[in-house]
Amino acid sequence: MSDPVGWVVVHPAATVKATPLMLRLLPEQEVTPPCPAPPAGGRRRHRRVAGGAVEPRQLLASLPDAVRKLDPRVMVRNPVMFVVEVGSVLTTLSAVLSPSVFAWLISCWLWLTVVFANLAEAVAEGRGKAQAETLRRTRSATVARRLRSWRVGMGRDDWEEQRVPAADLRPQDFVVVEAGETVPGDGEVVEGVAAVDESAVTGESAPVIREAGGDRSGVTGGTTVLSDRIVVRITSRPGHTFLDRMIALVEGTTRQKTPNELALNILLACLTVIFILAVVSLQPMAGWAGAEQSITVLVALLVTLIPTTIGALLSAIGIAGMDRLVQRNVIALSGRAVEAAGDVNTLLLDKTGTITLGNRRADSFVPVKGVPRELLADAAQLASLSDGTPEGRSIVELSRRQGVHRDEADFAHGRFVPFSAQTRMSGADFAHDGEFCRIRKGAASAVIHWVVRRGGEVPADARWIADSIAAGGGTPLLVALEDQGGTRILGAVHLKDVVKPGIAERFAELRAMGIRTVMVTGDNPLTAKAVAAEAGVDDYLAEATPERKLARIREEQAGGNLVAMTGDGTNDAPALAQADVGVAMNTGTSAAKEAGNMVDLDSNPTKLIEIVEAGKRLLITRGALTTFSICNDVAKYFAIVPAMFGGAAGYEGLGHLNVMGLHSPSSAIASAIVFNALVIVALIPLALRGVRYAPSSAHDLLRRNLGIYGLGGLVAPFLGIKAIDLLIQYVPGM
Ligand SMILES: Nc1ncnc2c1ncn2[C@@H]1O[C@H](COP(=O)(O)OP(=O)(O)OP(=O)(O)O)[C@@H](O)[C@H]1O
Ligand SMILES: [K+]
Ligand SMILES: [Mg+2]
Repeated sequence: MSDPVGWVVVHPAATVKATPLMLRLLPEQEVTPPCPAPPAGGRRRHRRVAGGAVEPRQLLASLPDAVRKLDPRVMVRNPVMFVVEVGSVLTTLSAVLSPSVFAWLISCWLWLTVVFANLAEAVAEGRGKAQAETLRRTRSATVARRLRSWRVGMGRDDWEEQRVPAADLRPQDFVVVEAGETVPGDGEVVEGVAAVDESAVTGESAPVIREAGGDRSGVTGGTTVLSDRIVVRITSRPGHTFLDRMIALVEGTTRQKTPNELALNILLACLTVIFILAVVSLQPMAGWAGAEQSITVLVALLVTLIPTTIGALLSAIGIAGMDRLVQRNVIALSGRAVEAAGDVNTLLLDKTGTITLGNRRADSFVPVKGVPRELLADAAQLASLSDGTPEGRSIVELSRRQGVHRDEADFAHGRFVPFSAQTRMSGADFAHDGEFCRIRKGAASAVIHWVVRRGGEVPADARWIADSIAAGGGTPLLVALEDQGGTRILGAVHLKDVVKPGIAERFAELRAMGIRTVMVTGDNPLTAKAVAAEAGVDDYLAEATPERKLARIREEQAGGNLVAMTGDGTNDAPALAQADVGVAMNTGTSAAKEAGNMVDLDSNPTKLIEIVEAGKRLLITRGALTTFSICNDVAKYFAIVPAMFGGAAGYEGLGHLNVMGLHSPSSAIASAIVFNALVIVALIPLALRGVRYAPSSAHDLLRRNLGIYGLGGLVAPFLGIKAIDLLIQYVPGM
């Protein structure tokens, strides 16, 4: 056995095995960046029709669904429209009992009002249905190759393979997937590396690399393996896969009202109750004046006064908000997160895999003075033989290229020390001539601490080497050896990663939106500083363990900030769960994807720009249409009450207020009801498309909205009702 440096152990009975796959070299593998340069306008998905315009065909197609929603058990969830439905029943009964053109006209239009409201929701939901269909087909029966009693590092012949339907897979099952096969469920690659076509889920046709050990280990059921062979540990329960959740989401079946929406609903319900009381108490007064009103007139008056416009459109606005994100390839798992996104002012991002491509690879070995490069390469390789992380594999690869060849036979009676984000080190302990040897590699501060604690010394140039690698934006891993000769640092491995292209410009855009960006990384402060400068973030936090990432978010939140976090690693999961908006990269680990409340299928860290815009658009649209609705109803009161009571004895004064010169009391009331119904249909496109958001101060936005939607809401009824009245007066009996 070749032993260039004289300390290596050769023992036959290996307790730590490196599998052929783990050791397999990945010679200069072309890795498709998970995030190509994010183009300014965002990409269009082939799978999606661009949102926005509502075609009349869509309205017609959703009509049956709208009628189905008339079921009172469904309607009762929307108090305002439920009152209208009850009113429709009352006026219909009254029209049956004492028929008149007026009574039938009113009851028909009241029913139409309810149907139009349902139509808004049905159209919003209908847009997701086609997409859900495509996803369902993707999910269709796949046969899984399940491995029985399998462990990482087993030889290929040591397990039994069974073919089972994908639907039978349970968490913790292991399955093997080879080139050309469909991944049967969501999970984590535990062995191997493969190119995966995720277009079925993401709509993006460029293949992506999925590999064991690192932060790119997550795979999604329904995607296709294009090359090689991977072993996947299943993480999802049957019926709860990512595809299942996506289907439920685009269909709107799991959508829950957000707290904001609930609050608005309560406000609308209160307004409705107030108007019911007002209208009911009107009757005795009217009776006293000898102008007793029919049930039809009272119901009609009530419906024009209660906030039907926003009541009808509220749910469609919420669905459309989620849908807008789906169109941008973001799967929002909670509506609350979408709303929170509209107010986010701090964005935390992790570095590796989010700001950088995450394909951190060993570039060179830099030994300290007096240590031969081969010794460093040899030690680094031995410490990495069983290190399944991309960093570990790339070290094995680099040292092989430099002529160091160890295999499992060289590594006996040993214990592999896996990498963890807490220790920021990995390595191996093994026996050598009856004596113990340890090798560690890892973050400079962690390795130096380890060496000092074990009584070793740190050569002066070790720190210097680490710092100069870090200052250039690289990640230094110091390698230390402990044997008979003591504990000492041999040198450093220079890991290189690349900042995703185009990211600095996008961060500048975030700054313009008033959002501060903070990079949080497990890496050392010098590397963090260099990468932070290159990426153009406002602030950074280095040497962050999962706990410190979490603590940083809590601090920001305690300071009154609404925080978004984007990350991909298992070490990001706690922070993703704590953030108000937690966006997991689709390339990331399943822990990250479980923890966040959004998944970005494009794994583009600057997607937050679009997420924030979508959130703001949702909030602004809801605000604008609420303003419009309430102003509208107030105006209707002044438009029709004079016309209604102008004829009553003693109320002639009111007749003078009939400034609009409406034809007759009944045509005034009918016109108001028709107008009230048509406004809903007219606003469906706006509710779905959303009110455009242009970056500006909250004050400007408010003024603009009050100007357009408040004033518009006040004026529209006068024009609309007058126009309708001009037509309706020709209806006989008006
Ligand atoms: N396989 C490994 N063996 C030993 N040390 C490693 C290994 N991988 C990473 N390290 C060291 O541990 C540090 C922390 O890693 P961690 O994954 O927590 O953060 P990171 O990936 O550098 O940054 P981020 O949190 O932005 O993803 C790294 O900066 C590196 O110095
Ligand atoms: K109304
Ligand atoms: Mg990481």
